[in-house]
Amino acid sequence: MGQNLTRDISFPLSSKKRSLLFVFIIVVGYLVKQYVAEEKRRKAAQKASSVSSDPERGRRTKKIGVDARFFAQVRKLLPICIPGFASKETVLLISLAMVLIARTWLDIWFSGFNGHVVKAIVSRDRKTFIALAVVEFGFMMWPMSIVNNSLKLTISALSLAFRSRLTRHANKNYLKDIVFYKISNLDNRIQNADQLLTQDIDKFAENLSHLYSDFAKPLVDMVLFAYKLGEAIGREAPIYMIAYFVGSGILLRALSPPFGKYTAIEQKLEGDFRFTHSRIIAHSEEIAFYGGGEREQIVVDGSFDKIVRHIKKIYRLRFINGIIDSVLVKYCATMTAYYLLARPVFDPRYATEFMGKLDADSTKIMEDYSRNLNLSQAIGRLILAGRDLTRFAGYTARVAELFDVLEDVNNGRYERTIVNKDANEANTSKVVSQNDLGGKIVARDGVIIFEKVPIVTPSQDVLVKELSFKVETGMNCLIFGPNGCGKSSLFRILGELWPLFGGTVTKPSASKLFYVPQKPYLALGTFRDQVIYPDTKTMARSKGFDDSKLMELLDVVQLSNLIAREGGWDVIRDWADVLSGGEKQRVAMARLFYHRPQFAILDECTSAVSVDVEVKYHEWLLRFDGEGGYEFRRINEDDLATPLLHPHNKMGKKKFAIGQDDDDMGEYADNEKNSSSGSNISYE
Ligand SMILES: Nc1ncnc2c1ncn2[C@@H]1O[C@H](COP(=O)(O)OP(=O)(O)OP(=O)(O)O)[C@@H](O)[C@H]1O
Repeated sequence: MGQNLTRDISFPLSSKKRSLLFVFIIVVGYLVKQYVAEEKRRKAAQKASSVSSDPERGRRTKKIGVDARFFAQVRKLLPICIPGFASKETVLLISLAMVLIARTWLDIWFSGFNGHVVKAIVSRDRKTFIALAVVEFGFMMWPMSIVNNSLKLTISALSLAFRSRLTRHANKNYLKDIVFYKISNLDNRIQNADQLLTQDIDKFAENLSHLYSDFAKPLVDMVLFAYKLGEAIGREAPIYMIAYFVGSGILLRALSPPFGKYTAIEQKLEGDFRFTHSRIIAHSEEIAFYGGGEREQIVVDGSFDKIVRHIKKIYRLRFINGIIDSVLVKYCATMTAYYLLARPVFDPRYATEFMGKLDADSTKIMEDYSRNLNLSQAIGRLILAGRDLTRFAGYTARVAELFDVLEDVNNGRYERTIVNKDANEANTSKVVSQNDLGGKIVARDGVIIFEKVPIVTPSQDVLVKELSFKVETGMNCLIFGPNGCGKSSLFRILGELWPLFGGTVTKPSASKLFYVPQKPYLALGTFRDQVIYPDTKTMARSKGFDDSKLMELLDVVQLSNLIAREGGWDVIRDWADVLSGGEKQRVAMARLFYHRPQFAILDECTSAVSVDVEVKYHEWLLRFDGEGGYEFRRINEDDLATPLLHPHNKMGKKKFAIGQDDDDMGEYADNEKNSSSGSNISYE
């Protein structure tokens, strides 16, 4: 009988089946052809973009996939997610492993249980059926339900724990010193750091937590099922299954499009889209005045269209890829499983103690059958998890790049693409490291000295070859020159925002210099927080500034009415919206008086205040000609007569580096009083 059946499973093909097989081969051939065409299109598009006007042209497009680079990135990120053995994450991982084992144990129980239920039905044994289907199942549904939901809970908790670790680590490094400034102004490897710090880290953490269970569960299943199954259908049968899956896994990987890279591109496009919206929020008033809604819609829709086009392409590829995946992993695997299970039954040479014997227990056959299917499902899941790994590689590449750039910038290493003026030439990538920085900073109180300092922009444009001047406390100095000549750049070098490429800068420590910009920054928080920024309330108190002392500062800048108007010192508002341009600048002045620095750098900081500059308060002049030349000297009577230095001339932007002494505040107050009677004040 066995011999006859052996012949039965040699699957002789009828002509109808042969035609079906023929159609199947044609369909598979068509799908593979589609793949190849898509790949060709992708490569052609990549080639075209390398000579386009894209500022990123020429940047090395790094391959993103499950390769050595990916594993190196994961090795770097994992210690941040799991900082040590004695951590919350380890406890969660161990709990997850335990829940997964419990789940596999329940699966094994269930496959055996199912066999018993079927046997009870087939043998019309009502008593056993009730005992199983009502009593035993009624009891076991509780652990099954609890284990399933514990699995979900532990994975979510793990994802949140990873996210917290990564986010806190990134926030710390991003907001350390002025890394956040350097990342967007000096280094240009990362665009939209906000997207990376929020969305990408979240996605990476979520995928990582799932990946663990996606791999661990099938592995546990495989070990347990393969062992039990080996007993039933022969030791080599599970090995055949595993060999089949390894083979199909390798084939799948070779056929699969670069989904890792597509995921990284998708995230970048999402970041660009988000940026178009943040800009509208940040500049809503200006856009509204210009009536620029429709124009902005073109930009926003354009950015969104790019996402849609990209996602559609991914869906198309996933569809084709999914068909090949299911055929190879799911259905062919099931066929292999059927064959291996049937083999001992149909061919006595493979009969085991449980299967193949004529008197074998049918419940046992049922149990082993489900186990075999479970094994094939487990290995199938493992291969599909391997495919998800390519998507995970996309998130890993983005998060790893963020952390690399944060580390580099913290170590004083910047990388920047220098746009080639010739549109046909690729842009070059320039790396600036600490070794390129020949400049020296010397800390000394009461003086600012520039000795042969070149003013170089982050794009490596030299604005002034060598600048030398000296300003001491109390020596008010006006900096003057055409737009774009490098006045603000000088302040950026003084404030250590930009690197010092040469010469020596002697200056007090950063906390003794205070920069007052044209558009003052207003922080989230109370009105008090605005005046004492970046100090906290406790720090202000320790410096002797209680609310009445702060009120004195507001009196000086004529803002004391604001406290009553806005409802007190502790009201939290979006101050950037609530205050007028002039009020914001007055707040910035109050902030300056609160900090009492040795030097104040005033960058057209009173342009919106209803008073004007009086040059006579400045004795010194640093004047740039806009072509790399400059002069530094005392202001004379003739200068005051020139139209350029006339207080009402707004053509050349004017900035002041002034030494502040204790009387300055009183002087400001006096001048403010004067301003109401029509005369000018010392600050612009
Ligand atoms: N982050 C940056 N990266 C590259 N180049 C920059 C950067 N910031 C400024 N520059 C360039 O440096 C040059 C000098 O800019 P800077 O802001 O110092 O001008 P400025 O003299 O203060 O002009 P204005 O009077 O218009 O304010 C400009 O050509 C500008 O394009």
